[in-house]
Amino acid sequence: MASRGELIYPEDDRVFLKPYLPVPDRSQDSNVPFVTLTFATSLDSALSLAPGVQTALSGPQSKTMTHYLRCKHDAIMIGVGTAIADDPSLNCRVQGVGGYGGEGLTGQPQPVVVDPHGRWQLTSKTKILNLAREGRGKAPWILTSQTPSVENVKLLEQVGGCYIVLNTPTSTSEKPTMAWLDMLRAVKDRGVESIMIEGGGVIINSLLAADNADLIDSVIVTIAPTWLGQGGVVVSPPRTEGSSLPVARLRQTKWQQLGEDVVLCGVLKA
Ligand SMILES: NC(=O)C1=CN([C@@H]2O[C@H](COP(=O)(O)OP(=O)(O)OC[C@H]3O[C@@H](n4cnc5c(N)ncnc54)[C@H](O)[C@@H]3O)[C@@H](O)[C@H]2O)C=CC1
Ligand SMILES: Nc1nc(O)c(N)c(N[C@@H]2O[C@H](COP(=O)(O)O)[C@@H](O)[C@H]2O)n1
Repeated sequence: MASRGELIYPEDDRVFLKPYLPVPDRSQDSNVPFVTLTFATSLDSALSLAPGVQTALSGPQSKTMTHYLRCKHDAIMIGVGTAIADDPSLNCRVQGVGGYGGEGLTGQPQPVVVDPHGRWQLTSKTKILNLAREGRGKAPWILTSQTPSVENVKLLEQVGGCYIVLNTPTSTSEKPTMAWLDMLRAVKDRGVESIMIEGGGVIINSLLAADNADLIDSVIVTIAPTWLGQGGVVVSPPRTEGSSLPVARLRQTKWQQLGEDVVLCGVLKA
C-alpha cells in the first residue's frame, strides 16, 4: 500500500491476467464492447450475506487485483441493488492512475449503473459523486427506462454524469427487462470498447443465462475461503427450460492464489 490509499499491483501478478484482458482495438468491428464478468464469491456461491448488505469477501491482494482490472477496462457496470447497498466508489485506486498519482482521470473507468426503474436516490453524500468532484473517479452514467427525477439529474450533471434513457420494453415490476444487447450497445455507442461487470446477483445471473452468456468474453472470479450461509445473494443462473445440461462451463481456465483467496480466470466461448 502506498500513500493516500494508493494500491500497488505487482508486475508478476499482472502477467497471469493478461490472456483474459481486453486487447486494444479487438472489438472495434463489434457493436458491443469486450465484456469481462468479474466478482468475488464465497464457497457457497454468495456475493453477500443478504440483499442490501455489503460484505467484504476479497482479501487485500485480490481486492487490489480487482482495482487493477478496473484500469484495464473503459467502463465498470453494476446494478442498482449494489449501488444502494454499497454506495461504491467504482474507481481505480492503483498507484499511477488519474487521481492516485497520475494525470487527470487517466486509467479511471467509466462507472455505469443499471437502474431501469429509477430506484437510486442520489444525495450530496453519494460517494461516487464526491469522488468525481475531487477528480478521483468519473461521474456515473445511469442506464434507465424511465424519466429520471429532476433532483437526481441536477446532482449527476453537476459532476459530469448523465442518464441514458433506453427505449427498451420494461415491465412495471422490479423484474429486470432491459435487454443486455441494448445496454451494451448503448455504452459502445458512447465509445466504451471494454467493460467489466461486477454484480450484483440479479445482474450476474441474468448475464450468465443462456440467452446472454455469449456476450461474455472473459470471466475472472475471486473465491474467498468462507461460507456465508443461507440467505445470501447467490450466483446461480437460471437453467434453460427442459434442459438437463449445465448452464455454462468455463474453458481455458487458470487459477492463481492471492493471499488466502484464489482467482479463477476462464472463457465461456468455445
Ligand atoms: N462480492 C461481489 O463481488 C459483489 C457483491 N455485490 C453484492 O450484491 C448485492 C446486490 O445484488 P442484487 O441485490 O442482486 O442487486 P444488483 O446489483 O444485481 O441490482 C439488481 C437490480 O438491477 C437492475 N437490473 C439488473 N439486471 C438487469 C437487467 N438485465 N435489465 C434491467 N435491469 C436490471 C434491476 O433494477 C434489479 O432489481 C449487494 O449486497 C452487494 O454488496 C455486488 C457486486 C459485487
Ligand atoms: N472484488 C470484490 N470483492 C468484494 O469482497 C466485494 N464486496 C466486491 N464488491 C464490489 O466492489 C464494489 C465496492 O468497491 P469500491 O467501493 O467501488 O472500491 C461494490 O460495489 C461491488 O461492485 N468486490
